[in-house]
Amino acid sequence: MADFLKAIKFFAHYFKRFKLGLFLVVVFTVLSTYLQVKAPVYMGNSIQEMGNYLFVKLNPMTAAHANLDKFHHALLMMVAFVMMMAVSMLIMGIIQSLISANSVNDMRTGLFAKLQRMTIRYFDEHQDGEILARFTSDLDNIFNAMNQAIFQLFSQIALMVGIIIMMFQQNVKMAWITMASTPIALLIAVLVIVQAKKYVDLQQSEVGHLNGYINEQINGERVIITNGLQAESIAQFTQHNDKVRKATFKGQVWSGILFPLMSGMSLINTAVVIFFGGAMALNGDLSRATALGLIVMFMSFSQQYYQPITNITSTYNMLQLAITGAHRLSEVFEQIDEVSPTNGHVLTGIEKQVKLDNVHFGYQAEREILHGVSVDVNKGQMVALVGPTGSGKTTVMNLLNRFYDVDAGSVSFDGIDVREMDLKSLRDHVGIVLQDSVLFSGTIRDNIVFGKPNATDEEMISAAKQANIHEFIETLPKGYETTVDDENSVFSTGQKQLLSIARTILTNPDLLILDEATSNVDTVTEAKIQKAMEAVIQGRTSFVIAHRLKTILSADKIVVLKDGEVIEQGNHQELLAEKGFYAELYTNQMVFE
Ligand SMILES: Nc1ncnc2c1ncn2[C@@H]1O[C@H](COP(=O)(O)OP(=O)(O)OP(=O)(O)O)[C@@H](O)[C@H]1O
Repeated sequence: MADFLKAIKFFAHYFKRFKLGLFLVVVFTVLSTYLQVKAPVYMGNSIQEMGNYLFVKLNPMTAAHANLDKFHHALLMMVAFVMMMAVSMLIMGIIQSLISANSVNDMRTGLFAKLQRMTIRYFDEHQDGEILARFTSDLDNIFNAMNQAIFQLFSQIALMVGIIIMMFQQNVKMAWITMASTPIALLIAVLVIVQAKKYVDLQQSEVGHLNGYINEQINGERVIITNGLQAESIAQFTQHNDKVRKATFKGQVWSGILFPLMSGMSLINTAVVIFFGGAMALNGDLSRATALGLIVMFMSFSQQYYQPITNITSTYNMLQLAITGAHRLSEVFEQIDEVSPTNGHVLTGIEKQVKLDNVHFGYQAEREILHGVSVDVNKGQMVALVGPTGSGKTTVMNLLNRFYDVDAGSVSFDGIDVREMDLKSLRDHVGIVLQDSVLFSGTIRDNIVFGKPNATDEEMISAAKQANIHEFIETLPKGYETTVDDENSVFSTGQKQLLSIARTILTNPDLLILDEATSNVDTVTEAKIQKAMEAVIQGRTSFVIAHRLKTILSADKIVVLKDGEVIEQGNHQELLAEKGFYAELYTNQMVFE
């Protein structure tokens, strides 16, 4: 029920913009319903008039007075009503399609814009596939339901009400006879829907597991190939896939059963209507022509009467999927946005120092990761963060750029807490080179000028030269115009990081955060990265997460983190002299290199 209410709120929000369209849909729904339920009346009337005509015509006494005027009139009215109904439904269909396409478009745009406003926490806590599914299956389900079920739900309910009213207007007894089987039909519909829902829910959850498995296997393909585990991977896939097949089969059988069942019920009902109509004619309750007309009219009513029940029940799955989709999209929209303080301090540069003061932080409330970390760096100096894996180096970096907020203590630039700073100005002055550098689709040029689209060619090339990647780019046939997803120019991790360094150099940040690439870097590229890092760090306030201690020998300060605490601080010589954790780490690394 909560899902349902949330879905109503969600759709109401997106339909708000289409008030006129919705008003027209209501008008045309009422109109086409009226036309649809009135057409059988004229059908009945034309049969009745034909009957009357035949009785008069076949009687020699009255044959001369027989004429077909009334029959023609009734027939004409029937054709006119059916044609008007078709036109009205066509117009309604067009308006509905316009509303569906535009509102789904609004949802997609809104969703994407929402993602851009969201905190890093959301992206850290959700898998890419899960986020992507909001744009694909959830929006598709909503669109399909809007096109084929949501509007239809209203028009079908209107049709049912219209038919009931019309039937009682025409003949109360026949109306009760037509409706007598309703409780049985509803009971069957509810029973089938309950079963169908059970398996459709199961199908959705099994598809979720299957997608999760595929996602994981694609990400881990390297490990699978390395360990020769392809057969095992396929075997597990087959198990997941088989569960999906079974649930899909049962779901389809149960939801597919409804249509033939309801069609059968409708036919039986028509037979009952003919039987009772015939009985009324034979009993002499009604004239034969009237009874004949009534039978034809109620045959049509009977078929129409079952149409809404059949349509609503057979689109129930679609509605259910749309409700789930709306619920899942609402969940995204309810996520908190990244907040920038109103009238926050606009950072224009670093004058003195960047400081972490007694910072306590945990990603989850119950698990603190940093326990009172204090680090400061003076303008133009370089601080290196070292420590074992999981010690909290990346976490410190996340706090400097305000990806997350501290639980206690503070992060400040020239004494101003980052929480009081205008977020955009903070991010404008902080440059980050991530360990796993990201390249966006487009050319090498696009990727380097990403943060400064109006950069001149000279600026771009100068950045690439400082990042030690210019020579490599020149060896490519298309140089800076090479597209990064070109299969002939697959970039190594090191080359990607060099491009990323060039991108950062171009934005000329006041504070640089650099997470050194550790994996897949050959010694030549490693030397290039080191030179590029030196160039970018030169005279710039920087935090470097170093994995190779060689890189940071010249750092102004080395901060050793262990289990979320600073255990040593000083320059290389001082730390070696301390003969502590750093000295041991350094000696061990030098032995291996
Ligand atoms: N998004 C997150 N949500 C929850 N816990 C996290 C998250 N990111 C990191 N952690 C946890 O925080 C701790 C510190 O991780 P962090 O990435 O800062 O370490 P690190 O020193 O940078 O490690 P590495 O050298 O392996 O990159 C780890 O125990 C990790 O499990």
